[in-house]
Amino acid sequence: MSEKPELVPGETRKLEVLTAIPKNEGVDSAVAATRRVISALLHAGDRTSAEMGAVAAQLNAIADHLDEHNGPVDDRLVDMWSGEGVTRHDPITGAENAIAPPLHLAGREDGSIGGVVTLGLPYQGPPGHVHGGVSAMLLDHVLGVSNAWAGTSGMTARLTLNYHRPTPLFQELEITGRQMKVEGRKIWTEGVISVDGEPCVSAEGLFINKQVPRPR
Ligand SMILES: CCCCCCCCCCCCCC(=O)SCCNC(=O)CCNC(=O)[C@H](O)C(C)(C)COP(=O)(O)OP(=O)(O)OC[C@H]1O[C@@H](n2cnc3c(N)ncnc32)[C@H](O)[C@@H]1OP(=O)(O)O
Repeated sequence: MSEKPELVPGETRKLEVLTAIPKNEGVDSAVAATRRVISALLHAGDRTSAEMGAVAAQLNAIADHLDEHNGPVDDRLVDMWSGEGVTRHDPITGAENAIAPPLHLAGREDGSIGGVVTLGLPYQGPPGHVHGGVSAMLLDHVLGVSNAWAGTSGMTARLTLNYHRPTPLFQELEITGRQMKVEGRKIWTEGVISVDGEPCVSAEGLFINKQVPRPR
C-alpha cells in the first residue's frame, strides 16, 4: 500500500484511481466470465431448461485444468502482496477476484473517495435488496481505502453500521468514504451507500494504525 502524506487543512489532491483497472485479457477476463457464470447459475435455479449435469461437468473440467497449472498457494500469497499501491485480489474491488462486484474507487480532491456499483443476485439479502453483510463488507473496504487515500491506514477495530432503508439490487449505488480524524494510533473514518442521493447504509469505523506484515 502506498502511504501518502496527510492532507493539511486547505490542501487539495488530484483525482486518482484507487482500484485495479481490469484488463481485457489473462486472469481478469477469465474472472469476468466467472462472474457471469455465478450470476447465471443464481438466475437458473430449478426453473432453467439448461442441462445442469453437463454444466457441472464443464465447470469441474475448468477447475481441474486451473488446479493442474497453478503453483503453490504460499507463492501466490507472496505474489499478491509484492506490489505497491492498489490490490488486485480483494473481494470488493479485485479484478482477479470473481467474488468482487467489482467496485471501482477514485480519490477526490476534497480528500474523500467514491465509486459506483450495481449489485445483482449474488449479493441478495431481503427480496430484491442487498444483504446487510455485503453492505458492511463494501463499507469496511471503502473506509480502509479512504484511510490509504488520506495517508494514515490501519486495521478495523470497530465498525458501526446504520441501515436507513433497504439497499436495492440492480440500481446504481454510490459509495463514498472519508477519513475524519486521526489521534495517535486511532483513526476515525465514515462512509455511506446511497441511491439517488438518499442514504441506505452509513458506517463509522475506528481503525488502529497497525499493519499485518506481508508474506515474503
Ligand atoms: C492508495 C490506495 C491503496 C488501497 C490499498 C488497499 C486498501 C485495503 C483496505 C482494506 C480495508 C479492510 C480492513 C480490514 O478488513 S482489517 C481486518 C479486520 N480487522 C481485524 O482483523 C482487526 C483485529 N484486531 C486487531 O488486530 C487488534 O485488536 C487491533 C489492531 C485493532 C488493536 O490492537 P493493538 O494491540 O494494536 O491495539 P491496543 O489493544 O493497544 O489498543 C490501542 C487503542 O485502541 C483501542 N481499541 C482497540 N480496539 C478497540 C475496539 N474494538 N473498540 C474501541 N477501541 C479499541 C484501545 O482501547 C486502545 O486505546 P487507548 O487505551 O490507547 O486509548
